[in-house]
Amino acid sequence: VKNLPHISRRAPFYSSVRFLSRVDREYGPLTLASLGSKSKSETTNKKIKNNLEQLDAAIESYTGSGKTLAYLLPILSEVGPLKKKASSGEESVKKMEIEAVIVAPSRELGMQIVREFETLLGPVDKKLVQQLVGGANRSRQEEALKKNKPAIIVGTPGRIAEISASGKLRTHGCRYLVLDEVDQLLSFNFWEDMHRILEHVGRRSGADPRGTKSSLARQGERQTIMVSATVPFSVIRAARSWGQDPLLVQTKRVISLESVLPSGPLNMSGPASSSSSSLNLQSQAAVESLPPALKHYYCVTRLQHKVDTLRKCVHALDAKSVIAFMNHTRQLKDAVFKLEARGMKAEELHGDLGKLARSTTLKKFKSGEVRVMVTNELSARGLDVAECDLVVNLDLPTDSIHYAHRAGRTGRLGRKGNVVTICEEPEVFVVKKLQKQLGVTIHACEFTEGKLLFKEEVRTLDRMR
Ligand SMILES: Nc1ncnc2c1ncn2[C@@H]1O[C@H](COP(=O)(O)OP(=O)(O)OP(=O)(O)O)[C@@H](O)[C@H]1O
Repeated sequence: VKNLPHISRRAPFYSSVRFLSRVDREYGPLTLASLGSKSKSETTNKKIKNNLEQLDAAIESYTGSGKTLAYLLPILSEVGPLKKKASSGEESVKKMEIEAVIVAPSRELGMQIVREFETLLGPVDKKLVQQLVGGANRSRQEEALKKNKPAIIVGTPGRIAEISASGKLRTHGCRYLVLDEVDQLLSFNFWEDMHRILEHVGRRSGADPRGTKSSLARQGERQTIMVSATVPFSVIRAARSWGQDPLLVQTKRVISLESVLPSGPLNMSGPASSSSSSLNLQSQAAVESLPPALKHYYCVTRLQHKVDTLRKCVHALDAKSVIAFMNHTRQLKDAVFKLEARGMKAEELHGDLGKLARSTTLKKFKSGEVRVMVTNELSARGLDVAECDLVVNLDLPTDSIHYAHRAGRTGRLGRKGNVVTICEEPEVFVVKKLQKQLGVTIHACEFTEGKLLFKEEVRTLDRMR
């Protein structure tokens, strides 16, 4: 970290990742007890002390708190040029081709992670990382794999599984498997590809029941790290089945999954179920998933006035960089057209666009050339645009988890941010429900005379007139 000046020790999630990281060895290993866990079982503490670097973990911390670096730094400290000489003599073991596989649900997120790696590695070592994202030329990716022999690959489930199935990706000796936005990766769409990845990347650490492992055997093991701002029960269940004594690592505490969850039957034969109990636990997963500095509002309007309300909202809050979410692709174009017609620079971003259009829009948005990016769920996960100061829900998100990920595109890394949900009168009860599930206050507001006014203020104004 001393050699990485742009990395701050004060970032919200930094403190709790120390235990996973050899980079921070100087602090010494942390234990469950020192992290304030309720579970202080002697055995678990001992295990944690002894196996810091080998533990499987689900990392859950609110959006924009720095979860990417939380897994990226420890991995680089083991496989990249930051690697410290191991004192155990295991250096002599043959270097494996691919040592870390990072899976992300969208091409945009995959590329963003690659860029973070490249920034840390610098121009000389950046070939240590290769992206295997969908939408890009597959044979070129395969050639690069052969030529560059990367130590780390970052990709989307479909492309990784595809190249793996063709025999051109050898990951059996892989030591780290990271599932970023794990709850989304467990969704039905990705299940087949994820199944292949989980089967073919390294060997899961739970595979050796005897617990006595030679250094060679240990090399063949895989540490599975699952990451999301929302870790619902489906993930907890999966984590328990994939890993050995997996931990749930949160900003302020570390919990052994085994000790805090009821042991139910494991269902690894299919995708995450959506039974009613899972749904309840899903809404629990949304609590504490949002950065505390975010401000939340909702504004009631008619369907045909939504885009105009969005425009008023952008002006009232003097927002410079806005992400507006809608649920249906075909309506995005219309919203963009209306905003542009009123002189507000806007563009659409969704999966139906070609890869070039997608990256051009994103580039323009990041550079500030586009003020409002109208998009769908594609941009809700992981997208990191520091300047984004306003998120607007032009359509209601499907549930509190979706709300959390959308809202989390603003207010990143301790910055200020506003989230405004523009809805129709009959939808207000959904907003109230979201408010309860998320544990935040969503204030009723209106945009009057270029200002955001709380509903009560509007009433007072009306009475005075
Ligand atoms: N310790 C740090 N010092 C400086 N910058 C940091 C630090 N940790 C994270 N960042 C920066 O903060 C931003 C947010 O981090 P990141 O994208 O990892 O958040 P996240 O927790 O994964 O969010 P999400 O849940 O939305 O994916 C990134 O631009 C990242 O580079």
